[in-house]
Amino acid sequence: EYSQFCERLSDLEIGLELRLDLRSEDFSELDELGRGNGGTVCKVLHVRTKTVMAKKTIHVDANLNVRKQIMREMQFMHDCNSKHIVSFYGAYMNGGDILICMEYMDVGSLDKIYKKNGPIPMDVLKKIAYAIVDGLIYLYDNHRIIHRDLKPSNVLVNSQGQIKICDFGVSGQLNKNSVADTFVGTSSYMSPERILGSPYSVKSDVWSLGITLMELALGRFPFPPDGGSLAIFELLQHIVHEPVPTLPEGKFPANFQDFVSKCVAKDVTQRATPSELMKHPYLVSSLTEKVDLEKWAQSQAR
Ligand SMILES: CC1(C)CNC(=O)c2sc(Nc3ccc(I)cc3F)c(C(=O)N[C@@H]3CCCNC3)c2C1
Repeated sequence: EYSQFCERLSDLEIGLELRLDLRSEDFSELDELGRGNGGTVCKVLHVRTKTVMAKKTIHVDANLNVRKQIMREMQFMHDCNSKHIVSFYGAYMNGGDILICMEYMDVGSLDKIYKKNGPIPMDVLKKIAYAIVDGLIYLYDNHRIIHRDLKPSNVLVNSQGQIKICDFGVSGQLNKNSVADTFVGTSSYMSPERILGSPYSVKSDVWSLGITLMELALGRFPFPPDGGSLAIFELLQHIVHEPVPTLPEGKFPANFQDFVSKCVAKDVTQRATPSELMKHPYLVSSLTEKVDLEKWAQSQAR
């Protein structure tokens, strides 16, 4: 009886130890990975546990109470455990910043990969589509989390060939308080109804998924059709008023074309849910296709 109690206690201690209480001084900086709008990401070593991590800084203009609430909400990420979600190690506050420590994905993001090596091969892209839909279903079904910011730069790859999503909107407070950087930058993955001010729904993520897959297949952002570039305001107008983007006829497999058309349906009622997408022949066929993702990922390395 007593020995069982001691065993249980030591398990609890290990669990708590893994919920590292992170502080800036525990890290040594190895490399800067990216300076995005709204945040920077560094490759760091957590010295005590000898764990390489990616540490993201998000500047939050909010009072202490709101920042404490964000920290409480961030703790839910410890419960996000899926092979298609980047692992979360912990978060801490430093002045007006929130620092998020996560699994280091050593090959990098899909936007960097396609911009360096060209369009993603169709067999690999099918596995990527499966991973993203599986990750979205996991976040929504288990944690009621809508990603809100799905795009190629938020889908990461490591040298084991694993594909995982990150930067999902876990904190309601942070969703409200963070300067929506979606209006910054040159592309927008926002759905038409979202641009018109409707609240996010899981189907907003499906629109972003469709645009993301088209971009990875084409090797360029799919708006405007003629490949020109629009200023952000013109782009948002285009997304709302112009026909949805389409892939050039005959250049892509029919089931991929059909899958993407069910993602970028303007009418939300016509747009598929992530669970419906999982039943689409395009993703069902992904389960039986063998693709050496490890070999592909290692050939894409920085
Ligand atoms: C999505 C967000 C605006 C709202 N809610 C938010 O709660 C979050 S959370 C979160 N990050 C995050 C999420 C999960 C993991 I695992 C690792 C992460 F870094 C982020 C985050 O990074 N956002 C980036 C900031 C730079 C520009 N692109 C969006 C956010 C912010």
